[in-house]
Amino acid sequence: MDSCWCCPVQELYVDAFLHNNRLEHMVQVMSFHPDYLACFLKTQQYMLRCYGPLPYDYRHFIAIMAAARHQCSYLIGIQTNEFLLQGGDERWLKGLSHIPKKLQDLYELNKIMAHRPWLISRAHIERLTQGNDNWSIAELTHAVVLLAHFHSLASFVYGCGINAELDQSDGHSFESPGNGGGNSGKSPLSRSPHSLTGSSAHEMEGGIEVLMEKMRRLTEEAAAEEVTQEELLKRFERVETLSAELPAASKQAFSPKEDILCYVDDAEFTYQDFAKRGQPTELPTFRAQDYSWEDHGFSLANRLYPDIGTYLDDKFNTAYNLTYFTMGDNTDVDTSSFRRSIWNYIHCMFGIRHDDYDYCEVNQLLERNLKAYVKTVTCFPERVTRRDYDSFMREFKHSEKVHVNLMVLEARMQAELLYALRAINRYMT
Ligand SMILES: CC(C)C[C@H](N)C(=O)O
Repeated sequence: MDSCWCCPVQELYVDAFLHNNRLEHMVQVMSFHPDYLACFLKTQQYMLRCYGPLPYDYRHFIAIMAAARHQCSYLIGIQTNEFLLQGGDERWLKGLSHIPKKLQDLYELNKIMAHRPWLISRAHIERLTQGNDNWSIAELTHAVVLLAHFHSLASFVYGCGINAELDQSDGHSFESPGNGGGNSGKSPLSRSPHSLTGSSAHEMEGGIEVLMEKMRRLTEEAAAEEVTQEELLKRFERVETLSAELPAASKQAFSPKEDILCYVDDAEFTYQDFAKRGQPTELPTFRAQDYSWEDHGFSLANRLYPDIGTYLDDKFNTAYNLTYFTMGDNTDVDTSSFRRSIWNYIHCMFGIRHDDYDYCEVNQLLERNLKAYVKTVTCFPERVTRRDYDSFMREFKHSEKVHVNLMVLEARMQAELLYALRAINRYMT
């Protein structure tokens, strides 16, 4: 990798090693972006090993349950180790029917948050928090943060094609004949090519020059054009209808493997396209202005689980604002419109609308391959292939592709949390 071995990264590596007893591949990949990595490590350390109302074995088991929604054996493996190190009961690892009822009850929320968070209602929160030996609101907030963290982290792991750690079962193996690539041949990115987009003509869209020109033009036009609220709403609704149609998945290819199956219930419950959810006139839009992270989510999270709001806020802001003013080999570029369109596109897939934003920009700045990739990583991470990774933003550097994945991780996590926290808030008021 081309990041330099200077102090900040080295110090972060030492910290990560001391916390995790290993330097995970995922941490190494994140180190392309040291400012982000610093926030990530602090936050994860806090929610898993420091202050919080949930016992440690619960925290790691919730992580396992969350990662299993996307069949992410990489994260399941790491979290299983941690679970056992914390003295977790080995019987729980036999699967969902062997865990305490309290954790079983959380499964429905896990499932909905992972795939269709817009369905979370105050009734879900009520069911979990009432009765004997049930969830306290503080515990539930901790759980919700863990769930969102591990769902989104699974997106990152698949999106970057992170290989298994050497001590995991797929981690150290010989290359199979004819597989000349540098990884174990087991990682999702190295799976047989299954193209998102099919024709190679699409793969050649634009290029950096064209994209930069579009960004320049949009800035000029935006200054000149006055757009009404109704028109902005229409443009938002159009993003999804114009959005990348992903090919239907074959059931077999994506049904959970044997060792993961025990942590999965209702595997067929997956993401559903926003545009197909109801009548176009009554799309269940979530207006970011009505319940935003900055004005609502942040303070509620902090109140129910002290300091987590601050950690998350730092991490969201770092990911959202991260820039090196580069695009491939070009320097001094203002990339904010491009990055904003990626972030808002991710929110859009969850029905979250920022009503001061012109969604026209999403369709203009994000080429089809990029949209299809971002959509797959966000909604169906287990389906990403090496070919998908190679064919989006072809002229960009690996560090920039990882940068896009960080945005997916954070925007997705924020979207899940917004829905969950809004439901908690509704229950409490
Ligand atoms: C995702 C990338 C295009 C981001 C870009 N390299 C920047 O520094 O802002």
